[in-house]
Amino acid sequence: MTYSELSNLIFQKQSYLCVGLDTDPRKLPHHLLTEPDPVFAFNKAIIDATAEFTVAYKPNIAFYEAQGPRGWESLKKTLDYIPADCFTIADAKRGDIGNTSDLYARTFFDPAAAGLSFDSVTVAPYMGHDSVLPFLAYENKWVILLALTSNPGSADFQRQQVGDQELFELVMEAAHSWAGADKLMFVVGATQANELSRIRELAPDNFLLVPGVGAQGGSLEEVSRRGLTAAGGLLVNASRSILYASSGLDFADKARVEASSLQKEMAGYLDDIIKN
Ligand SMILES: O=C(O)c1cc(=O)[nH]c(=O)n1[C@@H]1O[C@H](COP(=O)(O)O)[C@@H](O)[C@H]1O
Repeated sequence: MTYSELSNLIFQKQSYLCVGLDTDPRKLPHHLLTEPDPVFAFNKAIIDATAEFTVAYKPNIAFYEAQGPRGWESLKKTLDYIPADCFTIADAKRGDIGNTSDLYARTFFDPAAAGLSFDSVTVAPYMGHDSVLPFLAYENKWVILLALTSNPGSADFQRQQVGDQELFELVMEAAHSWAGADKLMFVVGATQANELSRIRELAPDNFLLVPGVGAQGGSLEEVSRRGLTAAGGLLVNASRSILYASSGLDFADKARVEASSLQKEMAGYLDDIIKN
């Protein structure tokens, strides 16, 4: 999916919601446990319930890898089931020496390798340019680089002063020489909304993947007011608050209500962008 396709999708669907498919087998509703593939059955129901309100899906790979070969099978079926008009993110947070990154990139981008063809993958930047470039070698694929993450530990390194900048700012500045906004997004936690105006100065055109609304307490309003651009420019992720809105027979209905309520709020902020 290209930059303008993603931007158009956001204004068409009036949504920049990304649903995080962090599907924990221990949290599945009991009635799904007799399904041949309970994780896929759950994801399928969640996708059916939320696709109308959603522009992106982000399976967090940890939840699938932890299940061994069964997990990879559930992941592949889930990816194949995501509607073609939704952007897909492999939240894998990879990055290693060049030849190893090359294989990670093949895993998530080249269907001839592991049967997966995501639109994008999350990448950790701390091994530097040669650890990121192999992911950028694929046409029509995106790198989503960790910049300022949502967790308390983000202060340990990302907020440290390096010369006259904080480390995450250095990362963002360097990354601009690796790829343009047509292939490169940054992760900024919703819990870091105070920093979003500064981040927008560093990355005026890049899409930002913003996780941390819902269970982590980030404010959709603050993120939207500071992060939205004329192209949309945001993908705001919610995982647990949607997936586990109910643990009963009505889990998909409750997920739909959560996704719909986030989308309605987003439509209001997008409207303000169009009017201004
Ligand atoms: O890269 C991410 O998606 C990510 C970055 C970050 O800074 N914080 C963060 O929570 N995430 C991911 O976003 C999801 C958040 O899930 P919830 O807190 O349940 O909405 C998880 O899959 C996290 O791994």
